[in-house]
Amino acid sequence: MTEDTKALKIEAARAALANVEPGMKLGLGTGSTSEEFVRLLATRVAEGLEIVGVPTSIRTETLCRELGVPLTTLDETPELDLTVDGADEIGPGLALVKGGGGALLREKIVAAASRRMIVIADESKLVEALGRFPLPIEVNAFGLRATMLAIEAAGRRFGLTGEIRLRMADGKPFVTDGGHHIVDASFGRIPATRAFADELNAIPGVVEHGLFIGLASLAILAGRDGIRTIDAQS
Ligand SMILES: O=C[C@H](O)[C@H](O)[C@H](O)COP(=O)(O)O
Repeated sequence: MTEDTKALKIEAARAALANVEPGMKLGLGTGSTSEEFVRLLATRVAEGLEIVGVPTSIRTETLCRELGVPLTTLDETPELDLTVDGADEIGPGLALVKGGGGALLREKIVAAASRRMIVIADESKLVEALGRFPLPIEVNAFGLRATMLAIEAAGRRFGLTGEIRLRMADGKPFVTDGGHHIVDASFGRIPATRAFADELNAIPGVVEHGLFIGLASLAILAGRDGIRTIDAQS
């Protein structure tokens, strides 16, 4: 990541912080952009802002503990006011691709439990159609090959082809916080996003996928010309 990109992520995170009010219950996303948000939030907490957060990954939880951001769990606090999270792609209607960092399952559960989700990113994440970024799909380890074949077949029914690859880390299959694996599907442009999301959900070995549809209400994008916001309704 260049210094410029990092600076843009910080600007997007700073703009999102303006939406945080005292007493809020927050969902805290995962990834390099969310990390900037957590860092800025921690500064406000140190100054006296009272909030409580639900982290979407062990990585975010660890950072929050290091920085002194008060945490709760979704079991203790099942209804949240606002989730702030990054994305790998932001498409029309604020449909997102997420999961590049492997946190998509907890991220989706937390976003769905929130009244609002604000997605923060540098402007390079904005796309005309989702699919340039390989779609992360979280799968159960049991029957992995059969699930990958079923994903491939689902893709074909939608005219989507391309490599479907098991994500690796240190020579072994990557393991999510939930104990599952991730398959990255390089389908390219995904036109019927909602229908394809339903198709993936119908595969038994698919735990969750990285298509986030109808969850984000606002995008805050930072670019060289400043901050741009996109409302899901617009
Ligand atoms: O699993 C990871 C998350 O979905 C991230 O929000 C996404 O990958 C974007 O991460 P970053 O802000 O590092 O680009």
